[in-house]
Amino acid sequence: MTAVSTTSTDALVSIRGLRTKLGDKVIFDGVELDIPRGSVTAVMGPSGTGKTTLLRHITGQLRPDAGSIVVDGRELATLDRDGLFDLRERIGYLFQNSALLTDFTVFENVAFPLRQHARLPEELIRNIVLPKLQAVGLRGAAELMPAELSGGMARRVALARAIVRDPMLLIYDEPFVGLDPIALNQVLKLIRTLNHTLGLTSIVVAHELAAVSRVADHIYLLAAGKVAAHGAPDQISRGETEWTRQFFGGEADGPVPFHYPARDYAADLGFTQERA
Ligand SMILES: Nc1ncnc2c1ncn2[C@@H]1O[C@H](COP(=O)(O)OP(=O)(O)OP(=O)(O)O)[C@@H](O)[C@H]1O
Repeated sequence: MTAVSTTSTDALVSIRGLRTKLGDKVIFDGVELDIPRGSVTAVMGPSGTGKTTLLRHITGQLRPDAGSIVVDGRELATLDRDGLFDLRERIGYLFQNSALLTDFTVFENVAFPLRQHARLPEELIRNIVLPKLQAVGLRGAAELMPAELSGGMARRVALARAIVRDPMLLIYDEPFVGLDPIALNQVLKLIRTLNHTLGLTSIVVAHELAAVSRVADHIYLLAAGKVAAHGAPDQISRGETEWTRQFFGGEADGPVPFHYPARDYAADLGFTQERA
């Protein structure tokens, strides 16, 4: 019997030696990261550290300068346009603004991705959409318009839409922003339940450690172009490095300086002659 490597099958996304420069700025300088299948993995980090850029790499929208990005066993650099299109079709997204179509009912918003790609019989669309609405607790709201929904309900409709085509990977970009505690609890519960019951793999980009700790199996903290820390929420929030202490302790100063780089203060105030 041939030995089978488990590395590629355990990780849905595997990133090695990722290097990316945007303009003059080095965003990634050797990032190594694995998103295990079936897990909820959170990506955190100071603003501007490259979380959105990382998502753009994983979805094949941005090619790195160096390094390897393997998604579901395929090296993205080897995929042509059709291959990348197929990959994106298997990824669901949930954005913080929910981005519902205001002139469509809840049902039609969730059905939208199905109608975009094929002419399916109405009965089939109903049989796909209603269970998704049921899963997020909003089957009874199918005929409401987005303007009639609370922020939390809108987020749940967006979630039903994100899973309507049974994605292999679900990406949540800032899913907790602007939710009241009840809606937040509902969304947190849903992320975990859906991940488990639908056999999904989820990536959550968020800043709220308390919320993230309740849904994530693992956290990656990105900082200064690298993975500054990685581990289970309780492990990482103990803050054993300078980065984790500043980020999770909410300290104003640390590796991320409070002051944006500036010229000499006294010179700026006109007290001294600035040296060339
Ligand atoms: N096309 C581009 N050209 C040059 N710099 C860019 C470009 N796109 C993004 N950047 C820079 O790359 C850095 C990373 O941006 P990114 O949006 O990935 O950060 P982020 O961690 O998602 O930030 P936030 O938490 O604020 O959303 C930022 O400093 C941004 O200004």
